[in-house]
Formats: sequence, C-alpha cells, structure tokens
Amino acid sequence: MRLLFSLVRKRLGAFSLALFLSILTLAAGIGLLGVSGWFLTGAALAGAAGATFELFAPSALVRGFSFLRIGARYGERITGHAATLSLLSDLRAAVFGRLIPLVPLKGVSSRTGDFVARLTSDIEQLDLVLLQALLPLMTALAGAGGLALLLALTLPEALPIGLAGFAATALAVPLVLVATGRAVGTATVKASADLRIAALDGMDGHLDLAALGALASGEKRFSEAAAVLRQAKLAEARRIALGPALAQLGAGLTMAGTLWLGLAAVEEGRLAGPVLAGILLAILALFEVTGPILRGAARLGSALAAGRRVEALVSAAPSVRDPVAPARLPGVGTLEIETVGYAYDNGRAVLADVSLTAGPGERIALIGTSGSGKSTLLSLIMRLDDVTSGAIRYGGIDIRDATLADLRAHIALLTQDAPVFIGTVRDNLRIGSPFADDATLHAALGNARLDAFVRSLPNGLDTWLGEAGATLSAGQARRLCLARTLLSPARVILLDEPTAGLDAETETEFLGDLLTAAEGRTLILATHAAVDRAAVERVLRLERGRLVPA
Ligand SMILES: Nc1ncnc2c1ncn2[C@@H]1O[C@H](COP(=O)(O)OP(=O)(O)OP(=O)(O)O)[C@@H](O)[C@H]1O
Repeated sequence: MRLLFSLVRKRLGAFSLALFLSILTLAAGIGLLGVSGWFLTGAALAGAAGATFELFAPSALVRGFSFLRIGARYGERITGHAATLSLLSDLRAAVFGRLIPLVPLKGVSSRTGDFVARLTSDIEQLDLVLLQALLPLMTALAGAGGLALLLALTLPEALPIGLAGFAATALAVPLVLVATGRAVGTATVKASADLRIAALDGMDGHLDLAALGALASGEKRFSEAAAVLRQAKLAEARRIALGPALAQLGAGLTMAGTLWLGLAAVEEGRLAGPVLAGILLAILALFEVTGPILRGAARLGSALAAGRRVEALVSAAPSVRDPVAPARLPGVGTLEIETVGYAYDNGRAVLADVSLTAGPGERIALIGTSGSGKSTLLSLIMRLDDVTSGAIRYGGIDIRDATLADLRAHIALLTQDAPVFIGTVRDNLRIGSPFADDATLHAALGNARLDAFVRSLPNGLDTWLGEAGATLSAGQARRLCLARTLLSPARVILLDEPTAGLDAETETEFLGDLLTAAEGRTLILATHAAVDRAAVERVLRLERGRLVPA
C-alpha cells in the first residue's frame, strides 16, 4: 500500500480533479432532489389553496442541476478511471521492476502461477481501494459538511439525527463490513491464486499428463480449485449484496427521524412544508454516496489481502545489492574462486571449500553427479547470490565490490533451462546484444551452427518463434540460446549443461562447435556429457562440496 500511495502522488492532479467532480456530482444531486421536493410540494400546496406559484426559477434550477449532475458524473468517471488505470499500470511496472532482482536463488519461493496472480488480479483489486473506497469516502465527508449546513440553517434539531445516521451508514457500518470481511477476502484472493496455479500447472504439464493418462487427476485438481473459488466468491457476493440494503436502511431511518422532527417544526410554524420536503429528498440524494462505500467496504477485505500479497513481493529484499562505491572490473582478467562455501536457506551446505583459478582464454570442464552443486557454483560466479564464505574475484576485484551490470558485462551464463522468448529470432538474439546488426546476428548463428537453418526460413531473422520456442527442436532451441550467449561481449562464458536434451551424436557435435565458437574467451562448462579432454585445459569434478581433478 505504501508503494500505491507513493505512486498516487504522481497522479495527484487527476485524482483531485476526480474528487472535485465527484463532490460536484453529489452537490448537484442534492440540489436537484432538494429543489424538486420543495418545488413539487410548494406547487401542490399552492394549487390546493388556489394561489399562484412562481415556476420559472425552480424549473430552471432543476434543469440546471440535472445537466450539471450528468456532466459532472461523466467527467468524474472519465478522470477517475483514467487516473486509476494509469496508476495500476505504474504499479504493475514498479512491482515487476522490483521483482526482477528477487528472482535469483534465495528470497522468493512462490510459483509462477502465484507470481502471475500477484501481478495481474491482485494489483487489479487495488483499483477498488481508490475508486470505491477513498474517493467516495472523501466525497461523503464533503457531503456531510453540506448536510450539516443545510440542517443548521433549516432544522437544527435534526442535526444530530442527520449526522449520526450518515456517519453510521457511510463510516461505522463499512468499518464493520471491512473488519468482518478480512477472512472472506483473504480466502477469495488465495482461491483465485490457487486456481491460476492449477491452470498454469495443468497447461505446462499437459503433454506429460496426457502421456501418463493422468488428465483426469489434473482436471480434478482444477475443478476442486474452481469450487473453492466459487464458494469464496459466493460468500463475498452475499456481503456485497448487503451494501445497497444497508444504504437504503440508513437513508430510510435518517429520513424518518428528520421527518418526525420536521413535522413538529412545521406544526409549530417554524418550517415551511415545501422546505421539509426539500430537506428529506436532499437527504435521500446525499445517501446515494453511501452505496459505493458499502459495496467497496464489502470487497475491501479482498483488496487488502491482495495489497498484502503485492506488498510481500515488493518488500522482499533482493538477495544481492550493488555496492555503495563500486570498483570497475578490468576488460580482461583472471577468475579466482577462493575457498568458497555456500548454503541455501535450508542451511545445508552445498559447497564446502571450492577453489579454482581460470586465466583469460582458459577452458575448464566441470563434472559431478546430479545435485553436486555445479549450477550453484556457476550462479555464484554470476552473483545471483553471495557466497556464504570465501570470495570470488575477477581481475583481482571481489565481485561483491563491482556493480551487477558491470559483472554481467564481463561474465555471461547460459543456464540449464535457458528459455526461447516469445518473439522473432532477431528479438531473441538481441537480448544478448541489443544493437547488433544483421551481419553480427548471422555470424553468431553461424558460430552456433544454426545460420543455415535460419536462412532457410522464409522470414529469416524475422521468423516468429512462438511461446517457449515451440516451433524449434530441442537442439535448435539450445543453439539459439548459445548464439544469444555468444553475442554477449563477456570475456568469461559459463555454460550449464549446454547439451541437455540433445542426443549423443548431436551432443558431441554441439560441444565441438561451442568450443570453437567461444575461442579466446574463458569458458567454464558444467556438463554430464563426455568431454573431449584434448579440447579443454582441465576437467574438474565437484564432489562433496569440493573441486578435485577428474
Ligand atoms: N533454491 C534451492 N533451495 C534449496 N536447495 C537447492 C536450491 N537449488 C538447488 N538446491 C540444492 O543444491 C544442491 C545442488 O544443486 P545444483 O542444481 O547446483 O546441482 P547440479 O550439480 O547442478 O545438478 P544437476 O547436474 O542435476 O543440474 C542440490 O542438492 C539441490 O537440491
């Protein structure tokens, strides 16, 4: 919520205009009903008494107020929604921006579906805080001032009833609704996130579920999540339906109390009948603002729960930060890993005492059983997290003393599950080098032995690759990711299982190509594949948290 309100400041002008128009709408509504009540009653009484009633001024006022109300309401909807939608898009960008540094290794354990839910539906719920809670509440405050003035001038004894009835309907009842709606709100938001997780899991694993004949269990999980969401939404809808009923009840009771006091005043000759009719209808118009407040209050539980989920993402501290006074890494340097130890959050040490020195242009193959910590070591060299003990240096500078941008301009990593992004071949390659021209892109593709294939496509570099590179084979996707990594200017290239998913023949060919393509750069290659020992300087095995010659 802190982030939300800091962003509101940027759009304060638009929100102030929306608030002004909202108060104007309410004032015009009160004026319209108030004058109509007075006008109709006055005209009827005059007609019954056979007297004349001046029609021009009141009918002009009624017309004026109704046009003002229409115009102001239209303007309020346009400006309020435009400001809120812009605010939500600012908020999404800010949350996404803060999310990116959190993703590496430690810190966030949520699932993709949950992240998506937080970034989409949870943030969407926050429009309610502004549009259905804050703006109407501030309008109601101005309305209460108007009501106080009207009653003080016409029927002062009704002031306590009027203000108490309005405060109870616009403030006390919504507060109770919010306080009692927390559990329902939290349940709704959680059920909605669970459904999204079930949907994404089901889609991601669709092929495997089908192959295992387990589609029914996937369907069952999804329908269970949908049923829980239905129950939660139903409970929330029941509470929302209470809103208008309570608004009517509040208006009715306040009008009845005012009528009772007003009739006494009319009988005593202190108040004209038409004015009393005007007051009553003005009160009815004023209570119109309580409708959105009560509806909003009934849903505020989910908005607050959604806000807490977004806040939890935003306030999580990144696992690594840039130093205050960064040192610059040299263009070419030796990579030194000195007695490095590392444990994940669960405390189990994955690396105990790893030492390794890789000079410029040196090629080292890293082998070890699955789970021995090869990927972890490569991630630490990229500073996706900080080592628990020891140090990693490049060109004699501790990588914790350099900025992350500087480090990643010097060291590039091809991860085990590097994705092909939705977009064209060109979009995918330019992630590694945003301004590379076509000749450079073709050269990188050539180095990864993919150029002939890309040139054979009708649209060449502009070929659309679809979600997760669905139109490529596993080997082609891997080669595309390799080309992307090779396009980086980094002098040190880390490759995590670059041949994963390839058959033995393609694997040998791919490794050969890769070593040629990375010629001149420092290369650390974590692999299960049989490495041609002649092609690398050293082969090291990661074993019980230590590196030993293989
Ligand atoms: N985010 C994490 N939180 C906790 N433990 C983790 C995490 N990631 C990895 N581990 C654990 O750290 C150990 C090393 O994992 P790592 O992925 O580095 O191994 P690896 O040698 O690369 O394995 P593989 O060859 O199968 O890719 C494993 O025991 C794994 O369970």
